[in-house]
Amino acid sequence: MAYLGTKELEIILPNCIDKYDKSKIDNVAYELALGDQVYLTDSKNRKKEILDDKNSQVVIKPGQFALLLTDEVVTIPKNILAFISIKFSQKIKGLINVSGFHVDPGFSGKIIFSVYNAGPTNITLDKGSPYFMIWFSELTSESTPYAGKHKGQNSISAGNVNDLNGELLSPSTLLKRIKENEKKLSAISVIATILITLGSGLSIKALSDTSKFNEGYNIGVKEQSIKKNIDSIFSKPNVDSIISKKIDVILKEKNNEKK
Ligand SMILES: O=c1ccn([C@H]2C[C@H](O)[C@@H](COP(=O)(O)OP(=O)(O)OP(=O)(O)O)O2)c(=O)[nH]1
Repeated sequence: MAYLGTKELEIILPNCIDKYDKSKIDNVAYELALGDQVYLTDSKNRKKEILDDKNSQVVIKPGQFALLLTDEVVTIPKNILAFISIKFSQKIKGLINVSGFHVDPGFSGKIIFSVYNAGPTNITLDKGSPYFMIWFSELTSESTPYAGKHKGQNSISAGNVNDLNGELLSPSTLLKRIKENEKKLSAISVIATILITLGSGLSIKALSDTSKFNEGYNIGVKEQSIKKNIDSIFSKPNVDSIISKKIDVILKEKNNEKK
């Protein structure tokens, strides 16, 4: 098994790449471009995006997963095994090729790359730009041609999209949620501080009111007992009777004196 060099690539690739362009041979690799279909896991409507002249860019946010379809249909001869990868210029930003790295002998179709943005910033890709590479390696003998489920693939299927359904919590989404919760917590702690301050103020007032009440109550009780004593002194029946008796005695004496 030997990797094909530039000369061999120029010979076999016109039959292997539908939109063959000699200028896309990069040393011993051939550059593949981003086609017209992508699927982003943070897509709101859970549908793939169609790229065209008006909508020709895709933005993969940090922590997001995406499916990218190549522009070219690749047809691999039975005596060739091909290897695929993402170009270093995108890898250096943090774009990782999660999917497989080979194309089987006898495969024909567009390649779907499943990628993950492990970098700290958005990665923007343009339709038609070369982000992928493919190398060709000659086998020592012909292989049984590939006849699996990806044979003839030329789009991102509903099945591909469904396989990726479900909330993907990227590190940036988690960080956002943590920050939101921190904000909520600090608002709650401000409210709690205000309530505690108000509560303790009210408690202090209630305590002082209680002691004033007790003081007032005691004064009232004392006043009442003094009043009762005075009343009891002045309401004693013997005081009146003694006084009236004295008055009677004095009047009688006065009358006797007159007689
Ligand atoms: O990232 C990749 C890797 C592979 N392929 C294509 C080329 C390859 O020849 C074919 C099958 O690859 P593989 O055998 O790894 O996939 P599978 O899901 O196991 O398919 P199958 O059950 O048909 O073997 O899919 C892609 O489109 N993208």
